[in-house]
Amino acid sequence: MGTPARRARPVRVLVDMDCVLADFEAGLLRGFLQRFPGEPHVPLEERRGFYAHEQYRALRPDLADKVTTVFEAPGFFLDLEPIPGALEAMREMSDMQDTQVFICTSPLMKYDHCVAEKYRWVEKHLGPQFVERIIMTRDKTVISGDLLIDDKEVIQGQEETPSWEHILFTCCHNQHLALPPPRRRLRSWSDNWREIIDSKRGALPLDPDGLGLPQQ
Ligand SMILES: O=c1ccn([C@@H]2O[C@H](COP(=O)(O)O)[C@@H](O)[C@H]2O)c(=O)[nH]1
Ligand SMILES: [Mg+2]
Repeated sequence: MGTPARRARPVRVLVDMDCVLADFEAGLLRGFLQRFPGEPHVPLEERRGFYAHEQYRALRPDLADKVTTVFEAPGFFLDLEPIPGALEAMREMSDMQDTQVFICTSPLMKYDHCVAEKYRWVEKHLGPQFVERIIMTRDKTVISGDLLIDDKEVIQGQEETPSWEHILFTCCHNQHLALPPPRRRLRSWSDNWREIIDSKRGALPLDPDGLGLPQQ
């Protein structure tokens, strides 16, 4: 009898919500134009930098508070449109063998509406099985995973060496950035997310309690 074959542990993928699953930027601009018609705004193709309110502040100082009232308002997070292809990708990913999918999202500090609405958004668009997969944290570095798909260009926190590789999801505010190698991008949900997940399979240590694959 030979040594029993061992199975590698699943790849764990953490998927951000705002600008990756839910179209925060389009919702913010739509809400701003509705609420403050006639005020100057930042078209999506001119967005630069993660925090929209900082760019609005640079446009005119009082606009920072105005744009903030838009994403703090009730209904803002619940009414966001899904990013094209995101829901289909999440369903396919969670059905993939040896793959664990979690939604990893940061709540606003003013969390009154945001937290419950993020849960409701996931239930509405992805169903209750994905609600079980929500991780809400202000510090993603302490969450363990192999991949974090996220539109924020720099993700920092208490853990200096997070376990995941950050895949930058392209969004209007980060599309102009040149990533230093070996950093990787996912340009949209039509891009090669399956290959990125597969690239992590060979690199995984074997599960120490791995079940022997059935002997031939
Ligand atoms: O201008 C902005 C844009 C976004 N936010 C908030 O930041 C987090 C982003 O969450 P991720 O999980 O990193 O996508 C979210 O709470 C946004 O509402 C902001 O405060 N200002
Ligand atoms: Mg995001």
